[in-house]
Amino acid sequence: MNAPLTLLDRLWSLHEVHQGEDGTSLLWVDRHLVHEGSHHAFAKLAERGLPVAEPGLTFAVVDHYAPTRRTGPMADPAIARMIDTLRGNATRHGLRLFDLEDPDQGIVHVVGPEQGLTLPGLLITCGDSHTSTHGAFGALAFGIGATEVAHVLATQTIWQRKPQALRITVDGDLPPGVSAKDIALNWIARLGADGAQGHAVEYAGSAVRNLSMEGRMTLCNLTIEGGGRMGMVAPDDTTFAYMRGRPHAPHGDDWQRVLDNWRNLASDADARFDRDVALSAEQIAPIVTWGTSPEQALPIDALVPDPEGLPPAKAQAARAALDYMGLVPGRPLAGTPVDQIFIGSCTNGRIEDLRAAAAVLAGRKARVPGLVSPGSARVKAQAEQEGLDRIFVEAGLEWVASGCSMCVGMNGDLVEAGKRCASSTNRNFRGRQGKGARTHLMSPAMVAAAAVTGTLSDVRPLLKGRAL
Ligand SMILES: CC(C)[C@H](C(=O)O)[C@@H](O)C(=O)O
Ligand code: SF4
Repeated sequence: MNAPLTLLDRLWSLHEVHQGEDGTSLLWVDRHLVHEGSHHAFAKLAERGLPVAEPGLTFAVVDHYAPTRRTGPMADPAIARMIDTLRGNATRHGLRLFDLEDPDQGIVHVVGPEQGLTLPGLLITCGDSHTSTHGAFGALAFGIGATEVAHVLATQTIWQRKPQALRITVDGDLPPGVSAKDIALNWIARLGADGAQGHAVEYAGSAVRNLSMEGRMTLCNLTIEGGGRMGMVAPDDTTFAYMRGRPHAPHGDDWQRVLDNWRNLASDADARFDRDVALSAEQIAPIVTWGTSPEQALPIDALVPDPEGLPPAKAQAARAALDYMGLVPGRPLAGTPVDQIFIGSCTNGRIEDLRAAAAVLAGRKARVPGLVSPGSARVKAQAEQEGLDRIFVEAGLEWVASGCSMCVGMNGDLVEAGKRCASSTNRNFRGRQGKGARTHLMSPAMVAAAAVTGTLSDVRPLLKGRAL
């Protein structure tokens, strides 16, 4: 009898080319995604006169610096230069580039799955921490640093130490108004921002099986914010239905053949995980962050925490975070006025996220300004076909082109110092959305609720009587 295997074991052995004496593995990379930030790696390659080993497996995307207003010349020459550098490198090495005006452009972690570049069983790397997103398809996907990007470009392989396996099982039915974002922030709040350090997280349980691919991507995306190296969900019929017919997905006879292989990509029932965590979906409430780390999150009906009541190790960080965020301990989180909102990013900028926000905003006005940036040009087109753009615009929000935008502000979409932003993104670090900016992370529906009320608010009462 063979020892039972986890999904991680299976994916790892499918890609292991060689094992080093120190226990690290040399892994074959099936897809390598690059964005503007990969310029250091291309420069290293140029220094040594090396070609890209597998240009057909390397895909370049303009996202971090993509202006969200695409008309007229680019205002900032530094931004234009970053994009031009990527263009130059893509042309030099013969890479497929998803450029600004490409109908398939978007955030790298939205484009990969959408194009069928991300497939079950593949190993995917990108010089970007949220590469964990692609694990939602049962792929082995993780972010790598600049030196490693150069290594992958030159060899199409990567040295990695196999992580431990952590299974997070979420059983039960998610209540209305509660989404994958709430599951993720819930476990991160419980285990901590380094809670899953050194681990690959496999998400399991009925609540995960019932999530759409968009929801699973949100979960895997946020894995990194809980310290995990990668996130994954075993592929199933939901995965296959999403994948079918995508431009780079297998077609015809090939499709049938891969399906049989993909169905084996799961953990054995008796597989041993290094750690196991269980959550009950019914007990998860809409959650918002109050601090400057994703672990500093609480249900919307909670009070701003009092650092005095926290364990000493957390109290100091909480005090500093509350000071930065301008929040008073003991006051209700709900009702805190916000200055603006942002809906978008690789965490929650997909069609389903826009639908969830639009369901709250339809026929209502936003009390604060805000930006809605779809995760890709395809998501934008789909949303416009469904009339979601009109709902956002009629509410008073700005509907702009796709890119990382206000998630990180590299393209110039910034939150001003001292301003409070309700955001569907994944990082609330100091200055993340701009120097001195105050970020509250939450689901797209909760961001919409903040827009409608002008404060941090529970979305659930706003959903009463609405078709979801
Ligand atoms: C700029 C980029 C390398 C970075 C990342 O690695 O994640 C960014 O995408 C982020 O979300 O902070
Ligand atoms: S949308 Fe935000 S989190 Fe995602 S890749 Fe861009 S900057 Fe990083």
